[in-house]
Amino acid sequence: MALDCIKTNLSIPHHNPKEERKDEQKPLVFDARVLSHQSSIPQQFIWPDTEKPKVNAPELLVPLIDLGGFLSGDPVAAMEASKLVGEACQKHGFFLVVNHGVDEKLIADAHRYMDSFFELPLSEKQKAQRKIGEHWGYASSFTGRFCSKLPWKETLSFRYSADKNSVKLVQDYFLNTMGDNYAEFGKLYQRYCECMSTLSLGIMELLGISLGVSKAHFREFFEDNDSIMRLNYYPTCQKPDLTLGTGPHCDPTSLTILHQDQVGGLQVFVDDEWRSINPNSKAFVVNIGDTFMALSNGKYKSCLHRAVVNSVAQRKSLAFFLCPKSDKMVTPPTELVDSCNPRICPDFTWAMLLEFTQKHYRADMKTLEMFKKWLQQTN
Ligand SMILES: C=C1C[C@]23C[C@H]1CC[C@H]2[C@]1(C)CCC[C@@](C)(C(=O)O)[C@H]1[C@@H]3C(=O)O
Ligand SMILES: O=C(O)CCC(=O)C(=O)O
Ligand SMILES: [Fe+2]
Repeated sequence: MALDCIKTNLSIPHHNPKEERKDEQKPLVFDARVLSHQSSIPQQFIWPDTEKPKVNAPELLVPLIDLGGFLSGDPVAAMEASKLVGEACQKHGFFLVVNHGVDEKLIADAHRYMDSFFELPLSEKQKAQRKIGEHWGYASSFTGRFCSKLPWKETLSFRYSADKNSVKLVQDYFLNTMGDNYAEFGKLYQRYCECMSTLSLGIMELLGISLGVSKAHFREFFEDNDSIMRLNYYPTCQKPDLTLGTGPHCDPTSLTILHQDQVGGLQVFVDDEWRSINPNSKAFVVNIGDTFMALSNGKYKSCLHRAVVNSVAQRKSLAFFLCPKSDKMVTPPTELVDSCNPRICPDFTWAMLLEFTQKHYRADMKTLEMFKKWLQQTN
């Protein structure tokens, strides 16, 4: 299986059977302060030739979808925005939104707090250390989780729930893992996640309209979302053409709302080519993930993307991964299924797909395909 090195009892073939197993290797520590300056990098970070990045991919110019009119209730603006969203999602599964209603200062603060988190000494960040088998926490690369094709990044991930019984989940996470000094961090990211959840529900309305399903259908489905927020830090690397910050993948989640800093490094695969999405502080990059691809019965594409690193400037991004409440059945609306459009995927729950990506398969560009095989084998 593609969860490089993690033992599994599945009989789906491993992507690269020659990869060494974790227990046959020396433990590796990803210490950005040291590794950033080294002219040679440990082999675990060197990606195979077929996946090595082109650091300066040509820029892809994408139209900015203006949400201003739609968010203020203008039905004509809603139709226009939904048409653009639909076209982008049929073609490659991603688009940029501006006038999204999220306060600029909140976004700037979310970046500032992220900067100060990753600047903390390792021992402080490790208060939130992600434990094996857990989905949340601080991870310094994924040295304990995978043993090859390691990503050149540190991440802090935490859970957000829109359920009315979990109104302070993010706030409590920071207090409980990092301590009282981080109360402001918790409050800030609680607010940021709430805004991301609200924006996602608006985009779900546009997706519903564009798919010819009611405007309320997907909004209601995600109203009690149980999502993931992730802060990504990509240190500089002296060999940026050998490694990747995040390898080529489709997000297994439903919809991703990303805000990148001014450095650049996000690339999407469009028309058989990797293209750069240049930073725009006023825009969020939105992409469809595998779960929404299944919900749209394949009408909308899960977007293939990756993040490259560079030798000059460290980079950071904020990613909100919208996910359904974990036990909700992921099934497309009846309008999207008929004899010409048979089901692309059997019913599943987000809990099942999350388990698959955390325990059995390292998410990549084939996650949905491999998950379907796994579902068939386990049922
Ligand atoms: C459910 C998730 C798994 C990952 C984080 C979220 C959504 C995207 C996934 C990921 C980023 C896809 C690329 C590989 C991965 C291992 C990573 O590089 O971080 C994935 C995340 C993960 O499994 O932690
Ligand atoms: O940092 C980026 O630009 C992309 C990150 C990403 O794709 C992810 O975390 O899933
Ligand atoms: Fe992603």
